[in-house]
Amino acid sequence: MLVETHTDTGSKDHLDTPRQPYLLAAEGLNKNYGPIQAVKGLDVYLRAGEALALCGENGAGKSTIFKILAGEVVPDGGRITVSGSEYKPANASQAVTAGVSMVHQEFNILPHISVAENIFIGRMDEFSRFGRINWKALYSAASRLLESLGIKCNPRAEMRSLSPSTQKMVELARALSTDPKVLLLDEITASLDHDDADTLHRLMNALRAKGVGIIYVSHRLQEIFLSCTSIEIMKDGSWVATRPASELDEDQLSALMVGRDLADWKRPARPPLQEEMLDVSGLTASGFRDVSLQVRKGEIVTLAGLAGSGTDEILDAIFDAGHLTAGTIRLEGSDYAGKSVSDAIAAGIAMVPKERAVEGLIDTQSIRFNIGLANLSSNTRGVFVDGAREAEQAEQGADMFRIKARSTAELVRSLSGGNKQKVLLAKWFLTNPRLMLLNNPTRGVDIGVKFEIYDLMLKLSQEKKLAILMASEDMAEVIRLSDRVITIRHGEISGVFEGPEITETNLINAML
Ligand SMILES: Nc1ncnc2c1ncn2[C@@H]1O[C@H](COP(=O)(O)OP(=O)(O)OP(=O)(O)O)[C@@H](O)[C@H]1O
Repeated sequence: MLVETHTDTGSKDHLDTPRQPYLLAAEGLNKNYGPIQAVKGLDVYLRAGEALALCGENGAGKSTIFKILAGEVVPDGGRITVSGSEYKPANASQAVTAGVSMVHQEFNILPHISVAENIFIGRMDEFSRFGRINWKALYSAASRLLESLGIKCNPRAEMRSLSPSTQKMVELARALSTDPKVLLLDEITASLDHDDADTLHRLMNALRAKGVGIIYVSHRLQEIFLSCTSIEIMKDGSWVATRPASELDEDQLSALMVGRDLADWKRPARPPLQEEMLDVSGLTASGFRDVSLQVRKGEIVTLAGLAGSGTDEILDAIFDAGHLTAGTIRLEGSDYAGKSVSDAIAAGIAMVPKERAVEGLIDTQSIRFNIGLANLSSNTRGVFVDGAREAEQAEQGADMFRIKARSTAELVRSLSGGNKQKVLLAKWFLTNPRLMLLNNPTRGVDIGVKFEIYDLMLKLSQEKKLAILMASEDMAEVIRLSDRVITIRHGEISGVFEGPEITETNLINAML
C-alpha cells in the first residue's frame, strides 16, 4: 500500500484528509539541551500502514524526536496526537499503553536474565499468581511470539549468550509484544546480520499491511528505499523536505541530507605499493584458522565475510595477540611478540572496535578525556597529564571529524550516536599508528561524514603510509575503498581479490 504523504512542493501545510486521518501527528516540536536546540519546530505526520524514514546527518535530532515520541524526553514545545487523541506521555510505559513502542539505537537489555524475561520485562505480573511467577507460561508466551516473528532463539537462554544481532531482534520482539500502533526503529540494522536484517524487512512489510505505522532511522540509504514508503529529511533540528520514497533516489536523498552532491565521489588512482607492514602467517584462534595475509605500507586491505565468518575475531586476535593458539605476526619484517592490547599500542597498532558502546568509549567522561586515553603517552609530562596538550589534540580530532558538540569538555553520553563513533575514530587516528585495524569504521555515521572518513583513510594511507586492515559489512564501502579484499568463510580465507576483480558478484560468491 503506497501511502499518500505531504510534500515540500508548494506550501508546507499537511492536510488531514477525512479518508485517512493521521495515525500520529506531531506539530511544532521543540527540544533544547541547555544552549543546544536539538529540535526546532519540527512536524512529523504518519499514517497507518506507512513506513516513514527520518533522515539527517549525525546530530540532526532524529533520536531526540524518537525519545519525545516514546515518552522518554519531554519536549519544550509542540503538540502530538495519536489516532486523533492528545498524546502527552510522561514516561515510556505511558507511551507503550498509548500504542507507541521503540527499539533504541544503543543496546537496551539485561544481560544476566533470560530472553523471555527481557521480552516481558515490566509486565511480569501478567505471568504471576499470588506472587509466584508461572515460568512455563512465560517461556511458552515468549516462544510463541518469537516463532510468529521468525526470530530463532531459545526463550530460556541467558540474554548475554546471544549474538548482538539476536539480542537486537529480542528487543524488536519486546517492542512488538505490546502490539504497537506506531513502531519507532532507531538504527536497528546497524546491529543486525544479513539474515536478521532480511527478517526485519519482511516483518516491516507485514506490520504495514496490518496498519501499523513505522518511523525508521538508518544511515544505510539502500535500506530506506527497500522498506520505506516516504522520507522526511531534517537538518540541525529543522525540517528540510518530505517526499514519497518513489520520488527520490539515493543520490538525491544524500544531497538533500548533506547539502552537497556526493554521487561523483571516486577513489583516486594509487601508485603500486611495495614495503610490507604486516605479515601474518598461519594465524589460528577461536573462530578462525590458518589465516595468512599481508598488508603493505599505504595499503587498505579489507576482510569481507558474513556475520559470524571470523572477520571480527581475526582483527581482535591481531590487536590482542595473547589469545592466539598458532601462527606468527611480523611488523615491518620483524617478529612481533606482543601479547596484549598495550603491547599492540606500543608497537604502533590502533584498533577501532565494532561495539563502541561496550569496547570503545567511556560514556561518562568528556570527548577530551576519551580522545586523550589512547594518546596518554604523548600527553604526559612525568606522571602528570599535560592538560593543554590533551585539549589541543582533542580540538584537532573534533575538527578533523566534524564532531558536533558545544566543546570537547562535553560528556560523550550527551552526543548523538554518529558523533560517538567519530570520537572513537578521532581517538585512534590521533595516535599516529603504523597499522590501523578498523572494524566497520563508518557504522552509524552519516553519509557526508562517511565520505570524509574515506578521504581521510586514503589521505593517511597515501601520505603517512598508514597500513589499514579493515572489516566491513557494507559492500559498497568494501568496493569503494579496498586495494585488496580477502574473503573469509567459516573462519578460513576463501578468496583474495585485487583491482578489477573486486566486484560484488565475486565477493558474495566467495563469502557464501
Ligand atoms: N542528553 C543530551 N544532553 C545534551 N545534548 C544532547 C543530549 N542528547 C542529544 N543531545 C544533542 O542534541 C543534538 C541532536 O542529537 P540526536 O541524538 O537527536 O541526533 P541524531 O540525529 O539522532 O544523530 P545520529 O545520527 O548521530 O544518531 C546533538 O547535538 C546532541 O549532541
